[in-house]
Amino acid sequence: MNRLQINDVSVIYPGMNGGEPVRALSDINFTIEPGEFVVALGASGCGKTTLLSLMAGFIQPSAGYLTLGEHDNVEGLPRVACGMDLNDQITGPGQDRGVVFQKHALLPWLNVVENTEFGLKLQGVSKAERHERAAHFLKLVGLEDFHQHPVYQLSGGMQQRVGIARALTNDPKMLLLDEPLGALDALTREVLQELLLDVWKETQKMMFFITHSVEEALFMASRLIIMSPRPGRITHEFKLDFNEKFLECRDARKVKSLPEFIEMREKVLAIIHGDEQEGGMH
Ligand SMILES: Nc1ncnc2c1ncn2[C@@H]1O[C@H](COP(=O)(O)OP(=O)(O)OP(=O)(O)O)[C@@H](O)[C@H]1O
Repeated sequence: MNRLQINDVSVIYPGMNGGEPVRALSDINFTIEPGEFVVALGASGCGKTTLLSLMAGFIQPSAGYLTLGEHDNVEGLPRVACGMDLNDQITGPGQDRGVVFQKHALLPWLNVVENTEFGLKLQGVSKAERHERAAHFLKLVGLEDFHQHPVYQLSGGMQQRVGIARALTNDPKMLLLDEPLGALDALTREVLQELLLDVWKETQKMMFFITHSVEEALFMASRLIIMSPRPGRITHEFKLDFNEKFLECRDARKVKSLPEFIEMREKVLAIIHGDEQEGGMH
């Protein structure tokens, strides 16, 4: 089973306009286990997007390294001794990681199915296979009746469903989601939270999901990490099962009003507000 491992990773951005360099992440050690839904929460500027960009391979760490593969990185042993292939190391973007952003970046002149299969077309996948894979994932996100719709005619929530289907068509090992629901109205956001949990359950993908909403984080996560700024680091981790509770009872309001949910929400809010008062907010 695949896992993502982050080993002693730091990121320092060069200072802008002659300013001081920014230590965006400091000494991060972290593993995403097979099938985990990890949610990152934290004050603005604590390095959430930087962490996601490393996993996506959009940027490279200033120190340390990341791997995505089937073997454990045993501390102190060279990677080959752990059975790791050099190919396990993340050195750039790859088809084994699907990314979904807040802004869906769909191509407005293409319809739903063309957008969904666009990446496969670039890879030279045959038309029949492209259609089959796109149709499978469009059904999974509830868009089976919208294949031929121009994407610019769709609501924000439906466009984001296309973005999720598109990210899944390569059958990636993991999905990286940077505030994917942040621009949606409250009702649509709740519908898509449930949809994403269904996609997770159905596909068993590893998920890394960034949000600013404490309630969303608690509802979605099987593991919640809370990050603090200056320098960006992981300060708290919680194993949660509210997502499993929802998948059992299908009643999100019930889960979100459980006493243990409310208690956890207050605890997490206190941690984050503590960071903000220390000057973590930008
Ligand atoms: N390309 C860059 N060049 C210089 N500094 C950067 C760059 N990208 C991010 N930073 C800085 O690195 C720190 C971490 O930024 P990052 O965007 O990862 O945080 P974040 O937690 O995702 O923030 P937000 O919640 O506001 O999106 C911030 O201080 C930010 O200003």
